[in-house]
Parts: sequence; structure tokens; C-alpha cells
Amino acid sequence: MKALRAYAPASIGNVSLGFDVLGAALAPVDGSRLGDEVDIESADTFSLNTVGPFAHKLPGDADSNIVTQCYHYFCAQMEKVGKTTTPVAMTLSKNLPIGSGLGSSASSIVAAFVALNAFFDYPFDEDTLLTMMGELEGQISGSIHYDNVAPCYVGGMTLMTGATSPVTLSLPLVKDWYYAICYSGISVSTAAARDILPKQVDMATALTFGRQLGVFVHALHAGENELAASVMKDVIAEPYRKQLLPGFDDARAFSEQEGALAFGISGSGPTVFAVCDSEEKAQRIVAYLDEHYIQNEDGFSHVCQIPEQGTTVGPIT
Ligand SMILES: Nc1ncnc2c1ncn2[C@@H]1O[C@H](COP(=O)(O)OP(=O)(O)O)[C@@H](O)[C@H]1O
Ligand SMILES: N[C@@H](CCOP(=O)(O)O)C(=O)O
Repeated sequence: MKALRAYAPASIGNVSLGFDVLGAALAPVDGSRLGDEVDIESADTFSLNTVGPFAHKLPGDADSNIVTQCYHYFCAQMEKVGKTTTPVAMTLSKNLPIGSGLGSSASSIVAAFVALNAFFDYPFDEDTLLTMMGELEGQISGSIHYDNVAPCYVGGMTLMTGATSPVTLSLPLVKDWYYAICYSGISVSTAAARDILPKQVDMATALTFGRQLGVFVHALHAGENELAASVMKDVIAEPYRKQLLPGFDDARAFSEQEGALAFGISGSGPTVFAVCDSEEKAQRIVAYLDEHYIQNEDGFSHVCQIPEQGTTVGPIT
């Protein structure tokens, strides 16, 4: 009997300078896995089982789980293109904390769609699947944004186009950048963290946003890493969201003093990240964040790099 497992990595939404349009996948340098997994196999009726360290924080009923909603949405899209589906048993290993700023819902959504697409012999191409993933992410967070689902699915650092094809573009990666990331352990709802943002931005902010993004993309392509890092500043969300994050200003001050190239909120927080040009610097910042930024026993930190590969799927061995 066919049984498959999909693994979908955590991701940094926005990467400070690209609100809703820039995202990056994450892989701890110690080789550990940081992301949700979805197993799928044939069954007489649909079922979803949830396991893993953060399963107890999920909604109690399977119908409210985003993975169940992905299954129903996938079946409806299959019907629209004249293809049939059969019932499946799915198991979600919920390894990412909810409301963490690590693209937790995106990780479940991407793992679910990749598992379903592979199980039913790849009926949908990358852009179609990404559009479906964005739709489900929008249902859960209150607005469609691809900056978690895209890097989680395709890997690397990705820039959203606003078009249906291609949905996303992959940017060059800086091989010697290390990301010190720390989840404080508290939960910040993405929908709530979007609600506190102003609905309009002023002209000066719009010009800064556009200039930063343009310079960043140029600098990555030109291999001018310092220039790229110099524009990693959030003028859209951080001024409003940092008040939700105890210890944020101190964490930034310490990271800058240790030589971090940039520091910011991952997604809607509370996870923060510091970009460093050496693993040693990132380890020193992680040690500080472990001691001073983490608020409770759910918190953790890692030194990560951005992996070229996103979600993987294969037989369960
Ligand atoms: N598989 C799932 N993974 C994460 N959240 C889920 C899942 N299924 C349902 N949810 C619900 O979706 C919402 C996700 O909240 P959100 O703040 O967007 O999380 P995140 O920023 O971590 O993706 C929560 O209310 C959570 O209970
Ligand atoms: N661009 C979104 C990203 C949300 O990421 P999450 O990991 O907090 O879900 C936003 O900033 O609202």
C-alpha cells in the first residue's frame, strides 16, 4: 500500500524589508529538522491524526485543522479538473509552535498539499499548488500572503510576483550568512498582528520600502552582501509589532553589539532573527537570546541557514 511522508520547513516571513512579498526557508545547521510532517495513506474514510510536540495546542477537532481543510480543498480542485480522489488517512506531526512567526500554519498547509499531490500522482503543477496554498493560508491568517508558503514549498529566499505564473522568484543565497533565530515561547496571532497595522502607508514610507527592496535584489544578484544587509530594515510592521514582543529592543541592541548585519521580527513574531556573517557570531547571539529573550519552557533557538531545498516527499521507510 502506498504511504508517503512530506516534510515542510519553517520559514521567515517578510525578512524585515519585504512585508508579504519576501520569505526564506530555514534549516538548523546542526542538521535537526524544524518543520511539520504529514503522512498519507489509503483508507476507507478520511481521517486526521495529530502527533508531535505542539499537537496539544491545535484545535481539538480534526475538522478545524488546516490539514483537513487542505484535503477538502484539494478534492474540490480535483473534481473541477475532472479527476477523482479516494479517502486517505493523514497524520500531522506538529513540530512548529502555533503563532510563532515561523510559518507554522504554512508548514502544515504545504506539507499537506505536497503529500496529497504526490499521493494522487502529481495532478497540479508548482504554480497551481502555490495558489492553492496561498488560498488556505489566507483563510487562516485573514489575508492571502505567500511569503511563508512559497519558501517553505520551493526552498531558498523567494520574492512574490503578484502574478499567477510564476507566483514566486528565487533570489540568490548568501552562502556565508547564518541566521540566529529565537522563538520566545509566547503566541502571537498572525491575524491580530495584521490588524494592528495601519491600512495605509505614507509617501515617505512607500519610497523607502520600494528603494530597499530594489537595492536588496540588485545587491544579491551583484554579490554585494554588505549592501544587501544594509537595507534589511522593516519600515512597515516592526514599529507597530515590536510592542507585542517583550525584550525585543534589548535583543536587537545585543545582536548589533555582537556584529549582526541585521535584526528583525520573523513573520508576525514573536520569533526574532539576527543575520550574521559567521556561525560563531550567530552562536553567541543564540546563547544571549536563550537566556534573555525566551519567556517560558516552549521557547527555543537555533542557528540556521537558508536551505536551497524546500519541502520533500517520499515513501515512509
Ligand atoms: N495544522 C495547523 N497548524 C497551525 N495552526 C493551525 C493548524 N490547524 C488549525 N490551526 C489554527 O490556525 C491558526 C494559526 O494561527 P497563526 O497565528 O496564523 O499561526 P502561525 O503564524 O504560526 O502560522 C490558529 O488559530 C490555529 O489554531
Ligand atoms: N507577511 C506575514 C507573515 C506572517 O508570518 P507568520 O509566521 O507569523 O504566520 C505578516 O507579517 O503578517
